[in-house]
Amino acid sequence: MEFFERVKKINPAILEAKKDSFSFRINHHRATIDEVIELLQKEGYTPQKVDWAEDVFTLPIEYRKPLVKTKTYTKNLIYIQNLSSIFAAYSLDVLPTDWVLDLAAAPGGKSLILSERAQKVSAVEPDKSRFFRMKRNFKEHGAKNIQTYNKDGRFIYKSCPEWFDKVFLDAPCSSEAHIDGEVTWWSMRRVRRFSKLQKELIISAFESLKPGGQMIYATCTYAPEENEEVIDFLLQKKPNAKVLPVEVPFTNYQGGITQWEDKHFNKEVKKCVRILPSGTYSGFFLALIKKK
Ligand SMILES: C[S@@+](CC[C@H](N)C(=O)[O-])C[C@H]1O[C@@H](n2cnc3c(N)ncnc32)[C@H](O)[C@@H]1O
Repeated sequence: MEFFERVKKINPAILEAKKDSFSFRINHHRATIDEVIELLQKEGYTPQKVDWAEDVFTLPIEYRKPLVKTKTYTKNLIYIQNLSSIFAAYSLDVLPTDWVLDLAAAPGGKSLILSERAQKVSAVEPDKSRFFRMKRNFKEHGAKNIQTYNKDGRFIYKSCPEWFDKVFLDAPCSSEAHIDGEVTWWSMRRVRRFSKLQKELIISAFESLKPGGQMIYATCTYAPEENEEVIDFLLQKKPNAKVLPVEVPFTNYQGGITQWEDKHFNKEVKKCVRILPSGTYSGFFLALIKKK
């Protein structure tokens, strides 16, 4: 099958990965780290802290079902989220005075992280039902500094040019990292359709960013057409865009690739990070971009 052949070419280890644990982070809008850990210990859990963040923990996968029945979870004191997603959001250096745009935001997991660090967050989501689910999510988790917009991210830059200190674009993608076993919905046509949308979104994200600001482009897919090719497109269109290196505190990742089939990308894309699935980490791609 074409999908597996393509992924093997990027890195054969991707197809051998096994998920053995899951992760969650503390919801700082509702509780402190100590309060949550004490409560969880009383409820019979001993979560392991990850070594790159004070407020991110893992548990073996079999604890996921019982954990969602605990008070800690039902009172929204924690947020279950994949380590790769958390790492991507933590890679944006958000300051307490920052106004952050989350351009493709539902269900809102990354906006919640950004809202704990920024002065305010503007979260954009065009899909009506996902938009209302996201609003509920923000309310339940006590985030009061997020404004929500039921809009198409491709056009946001027109009403908000150079408004935001930081931008996060967790782009809609072909979600190859979530293909588990049988491939039913993958096609090259779908990959190309997302690539086109992502190119429009990354331009909108970049245009919305203040000069001197930084943004993250991320996907949960492996396809170079949706990753390196999108970054290469931005570099071609916007000479004031620069890819910055990301410090990665774990080993299951590789830099961006500069050649795919007959395409050659700008060498700068080597600074992008493709997280390889392993243990608690799902497959993910991220690029940190600065606007000069
Ligand atoms: C990968 S998900 C975002 C996940 C989210 N950042 C989180 O951490 O919870 C991508 C989102 O982009 C939305 N989307 C699709 N087309 C879009 C567009 N044109 N503009 C903005 N968002 C779009 C999808 O509906 C989906 O909710």
